Amino acid sequence: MIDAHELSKRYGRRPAVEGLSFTVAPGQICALLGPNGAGKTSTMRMLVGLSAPDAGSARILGEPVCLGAAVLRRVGVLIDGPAFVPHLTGTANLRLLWSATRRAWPPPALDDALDLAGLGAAIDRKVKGYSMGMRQRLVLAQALMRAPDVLILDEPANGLDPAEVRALRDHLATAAGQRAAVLVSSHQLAEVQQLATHVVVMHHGRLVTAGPLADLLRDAGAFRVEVDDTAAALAVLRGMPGVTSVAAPDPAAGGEVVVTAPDVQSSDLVQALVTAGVGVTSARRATRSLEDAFLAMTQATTGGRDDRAAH
Ligand SMILES: Nc1ncnc2c1ncn2[C@@H]1O[C@H](COP(=O)(O)OP(=O)(O)OP(=O)(O)O)[C@@H](O)[C@H]1O
Repeated sequence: MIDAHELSKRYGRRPAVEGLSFTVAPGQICALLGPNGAGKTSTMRMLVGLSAPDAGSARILGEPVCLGAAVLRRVGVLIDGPAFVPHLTGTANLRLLWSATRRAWPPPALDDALDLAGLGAAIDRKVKGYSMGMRQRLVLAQALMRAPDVLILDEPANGLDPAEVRALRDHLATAAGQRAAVLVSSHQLAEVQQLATHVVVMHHGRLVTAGPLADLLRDAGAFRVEVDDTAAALAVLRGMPGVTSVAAPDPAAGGEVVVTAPDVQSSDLVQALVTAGVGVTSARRATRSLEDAFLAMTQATTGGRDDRAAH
């Protein structure tokens, strides 16, 4: 379990995080989202004891977090990337980082982590010759090799190619399947939509929303209904109490109407249509993309692109 409670952080007079609370339970993959400068990295740094909150508290697996806290041995962390020693090999760097845990080499999930890193023979070459993507994969290997109960990863897909992104997604899903609590920040919303079970959206350091991804994607009160006669369906639904709008997005393609009716059950819509002689193939809740949901939430509260300028 990851527990952020009323976390606040200022840099000078400027607040970076303000009263932020959320939890990530075992088995959840939670995406921490927000525009540039929203406070995601600052939040993650507080969650793993790399910086002390000005107010509020962070707990991991029920234990309070501070720099060097024993519970952090159970956390795989990717924030800013560790400083690799360039003239040492990939393996030697992993051993060096592992030695800080004072546990015997090899770490429990070394083979899986190396599989994901996919560095092959390059793992025994000096890190100074690694490409950016290779370094990122080594960073991931160090976070994952300890078979952590908690993963906190700041933009882990940076510098990875599509196959590597997919391998990372599979690996995180496996970790969550084994009851790890996973917190991942990202700007890749299409990727997040495939990966996350939950989302925390922040903006200007504050919480905008937190909850299951499916709830965020549900377009409140909207249904998509497939019918055999669009014109007749529009006429029936327009006359129905509780229906606030009806549209046929693409009449040429035929078949589908989008109905907004927050207080009406889909079964009532179907019954009204069928009673009027309109054939109904399916009726389902409308969803929107994570990108649409994210932009609607963050642009509604933004004062423009000041975050980017300030960053
Ligand atoms: N060490 C620091 N000193 C001063 N200001 C900082 C420091 N770290 C972050 N900030 C400021 O705090 C705010 C939040 O930054 P943070 O890096 O947490 O945001 P972020 O959401 O991770 O952004 P990005 O998506 O660009 O990585 C920004 O205004 C940033 O400029």
